[in-house]
Amino acid sequence: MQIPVIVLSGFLGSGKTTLLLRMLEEANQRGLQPGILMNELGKQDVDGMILDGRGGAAMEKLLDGCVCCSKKSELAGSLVLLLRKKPDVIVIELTGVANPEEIADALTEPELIGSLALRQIVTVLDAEYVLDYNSIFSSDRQLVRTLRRQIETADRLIVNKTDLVTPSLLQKIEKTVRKMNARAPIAFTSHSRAELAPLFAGIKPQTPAVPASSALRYKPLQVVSPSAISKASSPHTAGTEQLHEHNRSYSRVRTLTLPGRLAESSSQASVESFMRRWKHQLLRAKGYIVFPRKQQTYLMQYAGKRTYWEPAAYSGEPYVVLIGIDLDEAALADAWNALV
Ligand SMILES: Nc1nc2c(ncn2[C@@H]2O[C@H](COP(=O)(O)OP(=O)(O)OP(=O)(O)O)[C@@H](O)[C@H]2O)c(=O)[nH]1
Repeated sequence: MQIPVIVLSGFLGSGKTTLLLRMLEEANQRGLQPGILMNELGKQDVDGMILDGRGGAAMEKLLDGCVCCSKKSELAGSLVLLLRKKPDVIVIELTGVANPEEIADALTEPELIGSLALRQIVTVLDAEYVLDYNSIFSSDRQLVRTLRRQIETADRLIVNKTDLVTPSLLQKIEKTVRKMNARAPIAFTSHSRAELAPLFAGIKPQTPAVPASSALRYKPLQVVSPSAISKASSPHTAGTEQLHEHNRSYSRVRTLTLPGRLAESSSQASVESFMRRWKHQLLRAKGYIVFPRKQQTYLMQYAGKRTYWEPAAYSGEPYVVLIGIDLDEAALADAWNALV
């Protein structure tokens, strides 16, 4: 029996976790028991906490690295653990800098190939920034290439955050994305409100999942067969050279974890001003922040140069994870310490 796997890819902050939450609701309505594999670049697991608070899905977490590179060897083990929990479908949420084709490759490892069938790679795009990636990251060719591969290898594309852009920009995005991927259906969404039925169609509770051969009907890009693994030219296979290049690109993406309990004098405005000040280095920031005067913990998310706040029930030690390319960690920590 092969369990279908849905891979969620997309740049940092594009709306993957928001989509995952919707997928959990959909799975719940269909009586399906989902298994989630979360991969986060930071040591702290903000997305996992958000999910923990919203549903009882079986979950495995791979923190502090990307399953494409430093955590690749742990991916199979985590999936095996997840399989023991007998999910009807597995959703893997990748880090924003992961190349999904590497996951397709990893699913073909001997301990997994008979148990899992790649069903779809879904890539979520941030409508506000997707056309700017080439210029924003011009100094990091490998990151630009990874972001391009996220689009090219997707079976389904979701252009999210449409509420933040004009209809004419959406047309431009569609034209550009179509040149990179002519096959995947494109959905335009706000807050990842996508039609999810096609993702779950045919998946039944406790019944044999779609075998690899018919899964191909859903996904134009195929699970790599063992014989294809050796062919570096396969679209889903990363040859040693490609992997090496990706590793180099990943190594420039850094995370920094800082305390989230702020000083009396600090406010949401001071945090937002910190984010503005460091916007050229920061790709993303998230974490739990406590303002002593408010006696309330907030989930803070900085994505696409915007800062979002919402009250949170988190009761652990507050912290913030900063993610960026070539972070000046000492300078950032110093500046943050002024708020703590
Ligand atoms: N305005 C707006 N905000 C959105 C939309 N979708 C998601 N967000 C917000 O954007 C932030 C990032 O969304 P996530 O779903 O966490 O993004 P992600 O891709 O999982 O982020 P990473 O885990 O860092 O890769 C959150 O604060 C969301 O509430 C949208 O369509 N419009």
